[in-house]
Amino acid sequence: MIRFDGLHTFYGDSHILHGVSAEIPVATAVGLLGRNGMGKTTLIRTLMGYVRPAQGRVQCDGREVAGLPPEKMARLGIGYVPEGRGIFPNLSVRENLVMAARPGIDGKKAWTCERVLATFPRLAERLNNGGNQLSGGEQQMLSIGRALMTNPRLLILDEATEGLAPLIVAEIWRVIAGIRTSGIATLIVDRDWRRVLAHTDRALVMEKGQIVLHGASAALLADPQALAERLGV
Ligand SMILES: Nc1ncnc2c1ncn2[C@@H]1O[C@H](COP(=O)(O)OP(=O)(O)OP(=O)(O)O)[C@@H](O)[C@H]1O
Repeated sequence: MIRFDGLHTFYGDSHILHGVSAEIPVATAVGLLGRNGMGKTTLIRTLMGYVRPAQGRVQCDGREVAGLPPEKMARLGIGYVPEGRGIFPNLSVRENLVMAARPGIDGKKAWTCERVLATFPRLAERLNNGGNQLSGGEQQMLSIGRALMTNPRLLILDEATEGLAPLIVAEIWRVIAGIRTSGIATLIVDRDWRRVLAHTDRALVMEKGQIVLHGASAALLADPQALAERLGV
């Protein structure tokens, strides 16, 4: 569905991505692993059009999309849950969800407000609360809910469980598993590499702006030694 090839991205003079290539096939869950500062978020920001690559290609369904702005990428069916959440603090839970609503690229509205609330019962209890009145976990759920309301074909989750209590973390992984079985492709960044591998089909490991290891998640999980070296665990 999305393929990127030879991506080089800079922040000013800092060369961050050094020729990154990979693909996310339709309905496939892909994990993106790597220590802090290795370029995972920069890769996502490059794919989403927040940063323009200096070199390289991004293709969506075979069409060149590198450099398209984030709203155009969203229209192609890519939902993004950024690190740090990105909800509207002054709008209620309901307003946050309704504002994001959009049919999918196939014209269908598989994800509705009702379905998001059934998925996250905690949000149903907070429907009229402002975004700024939610706990960190609820804000994260709302952020995922907003992305689902766009009926994406690919959902990108960057550190969706960071800083949350274990019970909430477990709840979010349960939802991620449900999203996977519903046929939405995912690109998942999370510090918990075991859970990332357990919830994905394939995984990419980044080091210093390059993909240094990739393979089937089950195979990486079965032989964690190579991974441990790359991740420093
Ligand atoms: N806006 C920016 N301007 C300049 N340098 C940046 C900017 N954002 C990130 N960097 C640098 O780019 C490198 C890659 O950062 P990035 O956030 O992509 O890494 P990451 O693998 O996602 O790590 P983390 O888990 O810490 O977010 C780091 O050295 C970081 O300091």
